[in-house]
Amino acid sequence: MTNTTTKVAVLGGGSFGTVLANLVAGNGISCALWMRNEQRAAEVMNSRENAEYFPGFILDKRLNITSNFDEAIEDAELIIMAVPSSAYDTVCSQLEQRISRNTLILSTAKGIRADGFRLMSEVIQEHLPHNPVGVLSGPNLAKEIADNQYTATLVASASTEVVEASQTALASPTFRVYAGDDPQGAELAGALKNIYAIIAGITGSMQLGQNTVSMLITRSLAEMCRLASELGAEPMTFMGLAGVGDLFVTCTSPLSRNYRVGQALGQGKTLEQAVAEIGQTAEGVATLKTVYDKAQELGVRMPLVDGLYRLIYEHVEISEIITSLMTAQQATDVEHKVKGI
Ligand SMILES: NC(=O)C1=CN([C@@H]2O[C@H](COP(=O)(O)OP(=O)(O)OC[C@H]3O[C@@H](n4cnc5c(N)ncnc54)[C@H](OP(=O)(O)O)[C@@H]3O)[C@@H](O)[C@H]2O)C=CC1
Ligand SMILES: O=C(CO)COP(=O)(O)O
Repeated sequence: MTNTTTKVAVLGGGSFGTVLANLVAGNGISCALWMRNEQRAAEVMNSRENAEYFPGFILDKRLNITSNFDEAIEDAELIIMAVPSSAYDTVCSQLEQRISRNTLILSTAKGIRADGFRLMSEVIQEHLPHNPVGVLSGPNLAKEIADNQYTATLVASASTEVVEASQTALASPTFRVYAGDDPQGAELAGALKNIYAIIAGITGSMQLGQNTVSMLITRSLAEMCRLASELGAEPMTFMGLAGVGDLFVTCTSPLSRNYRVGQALGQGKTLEQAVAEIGQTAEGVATLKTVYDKAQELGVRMPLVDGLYRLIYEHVEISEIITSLMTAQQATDVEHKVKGI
């Protein structure tokens, strides 16, 4: 698929799937948005509005919304995965035997499967080993994309075809798609930043100063790079849209669901209450435990991850965690530095 794209399927009709599918349809490319719930798909198709996720956002009239999986993926040259990471195995297994080896797949979920620390592109390849796969990641609050705020994203893939097809399908005068060649870094960055967005939400609810916010964001970046480079990703990826770009937006905007989970925790709510209150996907909650375990296994120093883990799972007081973070023995050498930053 190049400049003559004929059909795209977007799987998952939540916040992100809805805005991405609308971008594709807005480019005059045939696009089907698959939603699992038959009644809701019919309602959205008829009303041209996904009232549960985006009340008031009128969808392009050319967008086809369906709960029929086979109809959605039929003849699609590019399939955009927009379900949460917890649903990837289920949805990818539905694609097995149904699509050709040439069908391009673009992954947009920002999570990591705990079993085997599997990135979403790895889950896709387990089910569809022959299909070219790419990863979309960047500072992409769905609501702002829907509002046509100027936005940029990164599509990283070993396949030029996937990058080109994604650019053709998604790029618009308000949505710019950059190309990247480190899908592992882009994917890790997108998943890891959700943990720090939760921490930022907690600090947001405590009305701490801008020095604190800045310290948090930059030290988060250092932690993310440390783990990612240990896992083989390219640290410089973290200097771009998928890294510092996405970290910044999710650590500063209440439009981020992960940030809002943090705000609720900071107001004294339990994790269960916080998650229930948001009612949408907040990947950082599951990613925290997965990353904590991985860091322990690899011996990677991640004090902010440790702090959030102690707060949520060991019920340590936040004041105690802050004190221990601020007074921890300081390194006098540069062993914790990551080459490139
Ligand atoms: N929203 C955003 O701003 C951005 C989100 N992302 C990432 O995109 C991914 C999806 O998030 P988002 O759209 O925001 O999440 P939402 O919670 O808004 O929506 C999730 C969607 O996935 C559907 N879904 C859940 N489980 C399944 C399943 N087993 N089979 C089929 N459909 C399923 C839900 O269906 P139902 O409505 O029936 O429950 C819903 O339509 C996440 O990994 C997120 O990190 C990335 C960038 C930006
Ligand atoms: O990833 C996002 C923006 O880039 C969306 O963040 P949340 O999943 O926290 O809403």
